[in-house]
Amino acid sequence: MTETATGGGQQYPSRTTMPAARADALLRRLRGGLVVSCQAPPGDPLRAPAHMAAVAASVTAGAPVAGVRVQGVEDIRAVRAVVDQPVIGLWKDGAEGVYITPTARHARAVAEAGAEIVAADATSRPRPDGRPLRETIEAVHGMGRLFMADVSTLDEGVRAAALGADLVSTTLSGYTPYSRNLPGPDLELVRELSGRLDVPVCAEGRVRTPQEARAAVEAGAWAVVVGGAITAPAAIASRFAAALPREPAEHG
Ligand SMILES: CC(=O)N[C@H](C=O)[C@@H](O)[C@H](O)[C@H](O)COP(=O)(O)O
Repeated sequence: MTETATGGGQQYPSRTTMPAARADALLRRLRGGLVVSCQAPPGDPLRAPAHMAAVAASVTAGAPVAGVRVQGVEDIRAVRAVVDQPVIGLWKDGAEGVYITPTARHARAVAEAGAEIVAADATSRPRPDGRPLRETIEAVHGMGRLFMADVSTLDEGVRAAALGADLVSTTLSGYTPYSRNLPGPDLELVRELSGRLDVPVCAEGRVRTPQEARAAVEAGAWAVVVGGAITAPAAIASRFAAALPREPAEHG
């Protein structure tokens, strides 16, 4: 890619079969913007494709949102049908170890469902099928999509970019046993990654206020991904309830 979205015409080793002009336009659409992660945890009454599509449609209609991040093949299909913005898709399988789009098979299904960008765990932990991360990246690129590497440390981000990741996100900082475990976003990791890599770096994980989102961009983030602070009503209500002095009264 010449004159890339990352500026300076820097080269990076992406082998995506997405045409370069399209890849560049896609990344530019995200630049400086807010990506809203529309996900509901298992057991939550909002966990249904129609509900997530309504949440994604609501945030994109009512706010200048640059993109959405969506979990699960059915949710991706439902959201893709109602949203014009780029969709970053993933498939969470399990809840331990590598569970975000853990194999090339998961990645292909996410791409097929309509996500332009496929996000996957790019940590150095063993993957459930024992196959290398490179295989997942190649699968995504072979389907004409961009690959977002969810990492927890600087080294993992550097490795993912060298393998051809198109974006790197701080998603998993605090979620691996060896990464920093902060109450808020890992702005230091955003700073380190964006100082080191030629590909866009997204700030993701525990961004709870507009001020933190702004600080992430000032630390070098290309885009900021916010989930729970916008799309998890139970978590938002809990924060308010916890700040109030009394237990709720009994009904009746
Ligand atoms: C660790 C993990 O599985 N993160 C997931 C990745 O897709 C989502 O559960 C998060 O909601 C997302 O990263 C946004 O983060 P936050 O909800 O903190 O703004």
